Amino acid sequence: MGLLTQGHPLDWEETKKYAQFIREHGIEQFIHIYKKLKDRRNDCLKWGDEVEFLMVRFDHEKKKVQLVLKAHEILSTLMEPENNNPDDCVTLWRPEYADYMIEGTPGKPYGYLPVHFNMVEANMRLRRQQGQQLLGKDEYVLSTSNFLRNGCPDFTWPVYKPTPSTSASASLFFPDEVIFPDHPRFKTLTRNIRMRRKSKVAFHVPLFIDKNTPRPFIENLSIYGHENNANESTPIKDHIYLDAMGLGMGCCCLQVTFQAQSIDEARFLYDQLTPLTPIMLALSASSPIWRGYLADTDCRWNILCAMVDDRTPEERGLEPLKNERFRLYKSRYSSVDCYISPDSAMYNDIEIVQDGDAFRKLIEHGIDHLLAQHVAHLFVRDTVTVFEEKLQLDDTQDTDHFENINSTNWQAMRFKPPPSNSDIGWRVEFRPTELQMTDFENAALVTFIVLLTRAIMTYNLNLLIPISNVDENMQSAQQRDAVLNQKFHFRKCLSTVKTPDTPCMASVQKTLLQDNECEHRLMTINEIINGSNEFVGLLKIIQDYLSNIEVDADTRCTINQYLNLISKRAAGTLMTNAAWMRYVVTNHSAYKHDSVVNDEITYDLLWKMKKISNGEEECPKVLPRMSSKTTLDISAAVEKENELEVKRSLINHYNNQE
Ligand SMILES: Nc1ncnc2c1ncn2[C@@H]1O[C@H](COP(=O)(O)OP(=O)(O)OP(=O)(O)O)[C@@H](O)[C@H]1O
Ligand SMILES: N[C@@H](CCC(=O)O)C(=O)O
Ligand SMILES: N[C@@H](CS)C(=O)O
Repeated sequence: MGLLTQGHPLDWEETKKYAQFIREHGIEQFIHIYKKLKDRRNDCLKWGDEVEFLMVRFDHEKKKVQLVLKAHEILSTLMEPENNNPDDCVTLWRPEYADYMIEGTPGKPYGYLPVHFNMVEANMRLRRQQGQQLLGKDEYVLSTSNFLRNGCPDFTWPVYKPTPSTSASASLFFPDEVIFPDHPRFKTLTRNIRMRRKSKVAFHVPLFIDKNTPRPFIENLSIYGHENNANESTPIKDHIYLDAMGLGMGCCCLQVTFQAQSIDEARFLYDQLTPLTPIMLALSASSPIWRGYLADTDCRWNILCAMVDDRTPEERGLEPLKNERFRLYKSRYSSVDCYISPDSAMYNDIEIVQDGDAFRKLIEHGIDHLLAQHVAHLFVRDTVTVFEEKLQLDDTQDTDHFENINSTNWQAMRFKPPPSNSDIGWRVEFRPTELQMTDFENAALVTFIVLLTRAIMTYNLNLLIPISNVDENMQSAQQRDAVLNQKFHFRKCLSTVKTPDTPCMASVQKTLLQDNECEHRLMTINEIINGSNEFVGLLKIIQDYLSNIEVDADTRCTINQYLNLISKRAAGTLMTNAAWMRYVVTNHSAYKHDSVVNDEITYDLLWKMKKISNGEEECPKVLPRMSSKTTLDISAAVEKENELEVKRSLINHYNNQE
C-alpha cells in the first residue's frame, strides 16, 4: 500500500498544474535524504511480508459467492492495538484499493535470527484469524490473487451497479462503491489516471479456448450499455475485456521488504533480486480466471500494468509527440527498467527514459550516474494524487513529494530510501509474487526469497542478466503453465571472485566461460530451482547456506518443508495454484467447456480453497502434507540462541587470550 497522506485531494485540472512543482520538490527531497543518509551504515538486516487478503460471503442456497465490502467497517478494530500501543503489536493492518481487501503485516519486522522464519506462517495465520473474527456468518477471509468473478454482475455484497457515465473509472463492470471509501487516495488515483490518459484504461486478456467456446468468441458488451465506438474498448476476438483500475489494483499479492545495512547493500540487493522477479511470478502463478472466464495466462501482472496505465496516446506512441515530453514504453506499473548498482551498468540494455532536468540536478549534487538515472527515470511520471494541505513542505525535512512519485511507480522491485525522522534504513521491496491460498505456501515463498537473499549476500553471488532478458522472462512467466512449459534466461555461473569455495559452489559453479560466450542461457524453472548437471540450482545454494549457520531444530524442520514445496512446484510434481484452479474448473460438472466460470463453479472452488486454507481439507495436488513447526512464541529459541551467543563470545575471548 502506498503513501497514505491525509487531506483533500485536488481534482485532475488542479493536480496537473502541480506536476512540475511536485517533481522539482520531490527531487530536492531525494537529494536531502541522500546527503543526510548516504553514509548511514550498519543498519541490521530486517525484513517483513505483506499479505493482501480478500473477504468473501458464501450464499449456500444460491451457490454464489460475492466479495464482501467491509474493510471500512473492520479496519478500525483491526488497527486498535496499533493505535493504542504502536510499539507492541503482533500484527499491523492497512487499507488497500478495494473495500473487500485488507492488508496485514507482522507487528514488527523480522530480524537476522533464523528462528524468525518459524514465525512467518503463524503470524500470517493469526492475521487471517483476526480478520475472520470480525466477519459475519458465511463470510470468510481468503488469500488468492484475483477473485474469479471480479467485475461480473452482482459480484459484491452489498450489490452495486456500475455507473460508467459518472463513476471515477467509467467502468462497465466495477462500481465506485467497491473502492475503499475511507481514504481519498484510491478513488482519486482512479479518476486522475483516466483523466491523464484521456480515456478509460483497457486490457484484453487472451481467452483460454475450450472445445465448446463459441467461435469466434466476441463479448457482447451491449448488455452493459456499451456502445461500440471502434476504439480500444471494443471487444477483441478471443479476449476478455477489462476496463477498471479496480480489476487490476483490486488484485492481491505477497510482498517482501528488506532493510539493508547501507545504501550500497540496498542497491546491490535491488539488482540481484530483479532477475528473480519473473521466476517468482511463474512459481507463484495464481490468476487464471478473469471476469468469470478462463484465461490463457496464469498471472495478474500484465493486467495490473494496463489497469493503471495513465500514459496519453502520445506517450504510448499512438500519436506523434506534440504536447508530451516523452514517448514512454511502459506503464507506471511495470517490470524494472534499470539496475542501480555501479557494477550492474553493463546489463542496462534497454532505453531508459529519464527526466533530463532531474538527472542533471541529481548529478550536480554528487549523486552517481546510475542512481541519478534510476530516480530521473521514476520522475518521468506526473503525480496522480495531490493533497491540498501537503503542497508546501520543508524539503529538508519532508519526503512526501518524493514518496508521491516513488510510491506510484509500481515496479517489480522498489528502492525505498529511509523515511524522514525515523530509524528505518535503506530498503528494497520485492513485489511480483502472487498470493497463495494457504499461509503455509505464502510463508514458504517468503522464506525462500529471504533465504536466497541471505545466501546471495553471504556468498557474494551474481545473478545479473541483461535487463531486456528480465523483461522477456516477465512475459514468459505469465504464460499458462509457465513452470512446465517455458524457459527463462538465467545466469549460468553465479559465483564471483569473492565467492567462497564451499563444496556446493565449487562443484558446478566455477566453470570458466569461453571467450565471447554468453553468460546466461535458457533454463526451465526446474533447472533454476533444483539444478542440473550444468547448473547448481538455487535450492542447493540455500541448503549450503543453511548448513553453515546455526538453526534450531524446529525452524530447520519448518524450513525444510517450505523448501520441499518450492522444489516440487518447480519440478512440476505439485501444481501451481493457477494450474490447480484450472483443473478444478475444467473437471467441474457445471463446466460446459465453453471457457465460462459461472457462479456455481466459483462457489465450489472458493469453498474448497476456504477449507484448504483452514486445514479442513487436504489438497495433495498442490501441497505436501503440511506440518510445519511454526509458532508465534519464539522466546525459548531466542533464549537458547542468546545463551549460545554468550558461550561463543566466551570461547572467542579465551581463544584470543591464548
Ligand atoms: N525497518 C524495516 N526493515 C525491513 N522491513 C520493514 C521495516 N519496517 C517495516 N518493514 C516491513 O515492510 C513492510 C511494509 O512496510 P511499509 O510500511 O514501508 O510498506 P508500504 O508503505 O506498504 O510500502 P509499499 O507501498 O511499498 O508496499 C512490512 O512487511 C514490514 O514488516
Ligand atoms: N495489489 C497490488 C500491489 C499494491 C501495492 O503496490 O501495494 C498487486 O497485486 O501487485
Ligand atoms: N495499493 C496501491 C495501489 S492503489 C497503492 O496505494 O499504491
